[in-house]
Amino acid sequence: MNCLRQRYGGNLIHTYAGPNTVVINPLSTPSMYSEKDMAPHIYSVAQTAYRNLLTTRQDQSVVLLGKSGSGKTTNCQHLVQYLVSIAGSTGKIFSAEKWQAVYTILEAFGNSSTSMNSNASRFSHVVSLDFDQAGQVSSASIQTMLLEKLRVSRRPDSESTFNVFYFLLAGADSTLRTELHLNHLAENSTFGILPQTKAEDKQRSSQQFTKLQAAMKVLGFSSEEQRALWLILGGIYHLGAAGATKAGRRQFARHEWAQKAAYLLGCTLEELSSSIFKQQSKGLQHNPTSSSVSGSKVTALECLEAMASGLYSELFTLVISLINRSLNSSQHSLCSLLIVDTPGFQNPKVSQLKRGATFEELCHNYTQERLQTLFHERTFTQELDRYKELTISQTCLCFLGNLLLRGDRPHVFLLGHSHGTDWVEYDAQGWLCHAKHNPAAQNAASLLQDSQKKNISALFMSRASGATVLSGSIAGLEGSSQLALRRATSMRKTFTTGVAAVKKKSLCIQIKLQVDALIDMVRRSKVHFVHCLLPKSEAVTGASDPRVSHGESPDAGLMTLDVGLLRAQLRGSKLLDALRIYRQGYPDHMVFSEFRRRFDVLAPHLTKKHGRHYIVTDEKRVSVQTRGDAMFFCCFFFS
Ligand SMILES: Nc1ncnc2c1ncn2[C@@H]1O[C@H](COP(=O)(O)OP(=O)(O)OP(=O)(O)O)[C@@H](O)[C@H]1O
Repeated sequence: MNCLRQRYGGNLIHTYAGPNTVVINPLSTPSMYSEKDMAPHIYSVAQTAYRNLLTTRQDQSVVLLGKSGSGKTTNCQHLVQYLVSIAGSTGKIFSAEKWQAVYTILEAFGNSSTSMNSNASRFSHVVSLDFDQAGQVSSASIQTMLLEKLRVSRRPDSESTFNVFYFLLAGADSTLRTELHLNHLAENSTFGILPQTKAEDKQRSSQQFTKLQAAMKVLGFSSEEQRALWLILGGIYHLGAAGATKAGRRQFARHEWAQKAAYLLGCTLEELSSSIFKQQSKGLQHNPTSSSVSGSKVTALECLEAMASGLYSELFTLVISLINRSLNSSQHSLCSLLIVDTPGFQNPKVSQLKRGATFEELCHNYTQERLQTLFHERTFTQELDRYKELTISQTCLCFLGNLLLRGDRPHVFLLGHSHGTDWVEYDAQGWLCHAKHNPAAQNAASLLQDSQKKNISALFMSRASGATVLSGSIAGLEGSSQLALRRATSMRKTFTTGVAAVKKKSLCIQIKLQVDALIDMVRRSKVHFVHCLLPKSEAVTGASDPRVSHGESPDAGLMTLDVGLLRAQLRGSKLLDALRIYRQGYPDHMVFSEFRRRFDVLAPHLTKKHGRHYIVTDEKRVSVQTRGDAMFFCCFFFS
């Protein structure tokens, strides 16, 4: 704690904790990203992973852990930028400008303002960089999952929808405005998508819209493709303005707005209305098991929300596909480096809110928990097993599991995340209804494929094969390179085996499978963990303007650190236990075959002498003689 406080006070936000790296959000814009070889630094994490990749030819991953607003996405961007700049790319197909453009687009379509972070990621993503024999990036792609698509129509009070809606409403020029029928905006929106009121917010959003258009150009989105995206966003906006009846027959509340939505999406009002309210999946009309059975219980508003989230999910998948089109190449690659960034731990209490946490927040917390479990597996379980083999004495480490408590009100329960250091109160009211399968969400895809607007239908027809999206949840599986195909196959396998094959339609199983697929992908690689920490809760509540308080004087950060909050995060991450265990054994080690591969060039006569005895099939049974020679290698190497 003392070490972290001292360093933070001295503007040193990075600290090593054994093989792991800790980064405390500086809440300012430090000028430490101009140098290339600072340690400890986020760049040195990238350097280590890259060096390991080159020397072992094994896949590497960097996993970022921490609370919402602690700086995961910012560090992820620094990692990618650094790797691309040091490794270079085959034929110079990747540039820093391209990656900047990727993040501009991802932040527009996948981020929004929440109670914990004014620009919070609302989806999980993996950046996959594939490297060739020479260590250059030969292909790249992004896989996304767990998009919080319902946010487009419903979210907690005081939170906003996806950034891109505000950018479009503020930044569209007069031609686009007329085309999207945005000259007269609705006074009400069932989805709460309303233009910003403050002039400075509007100006910022308008600038962001220009930046977004420029980014799309950099990544080769054609003007027709961009137009298709704006039409769908416009359609969703007008659906919100149309609203739905509260009682009686399920239908639109304001038909004139629904008419505009239908026009923008390229269908008739009747087609739109039946896709939303009829409660039958298109193409399944004759199927007696179609979900119309539960239709009577579903409200018109739920149907409308399902359509809006279905449309947004399709749109998001398309955007990822277009991004990957400009990053992918079929050049031969040997191994990959994955960078995993997911929304951080959410707890409304940290932002001093009275409401309980939502189902979507539970999903993000679940993903963080699973990544933390991976950290434990790698840091404790595997290490302790190794220590046992080496007969190194260990102090017993006891871990608490997650704790679940029933709340004092109906529908409320408490979960003690991060080993009981972060208690989150969940309000489960309406969750069952929300988890119900609604055919309107599925109909969104067919509505776009059958659109009369050629630019929309062309884009979605070519993606109808399902090659780019898995069960409507994991996007970005395209790519013809061997490594891209391997990734896609591994993810598909998760969705088609065991209970997955049977219960694929259940929302909760879907979420679990997406996280399973993410963890499976990472598990095969050597993982490097970066723990991002929040320095104080005002950073998320916005009670003060934290961005100016740190760095003014060397002591300013030291004074303003919230020690209790930092201590809870350290305890929750088990970093101190990890350090203790790290000190008990041999922290840096390599298996014999790897050792030999790297160093036998120093003593080729030994390789000759032992011949095939040097091919070790069981690492634990390396002969005494061979071990002796290994010692010889060591002496030779270090002398
Ligand atoms: N190393 C850093 N340098 C400068 N600013 C930072 C750094 N880390 C975080 N920040 C600032 O902190 C804020 C939150 O960071 P970021 O969005 O990366 O958090 P996050 O952990 O990804 O949050 P979420 O999980 O909600 O997506 C941003 O405004 C960002 O500019």
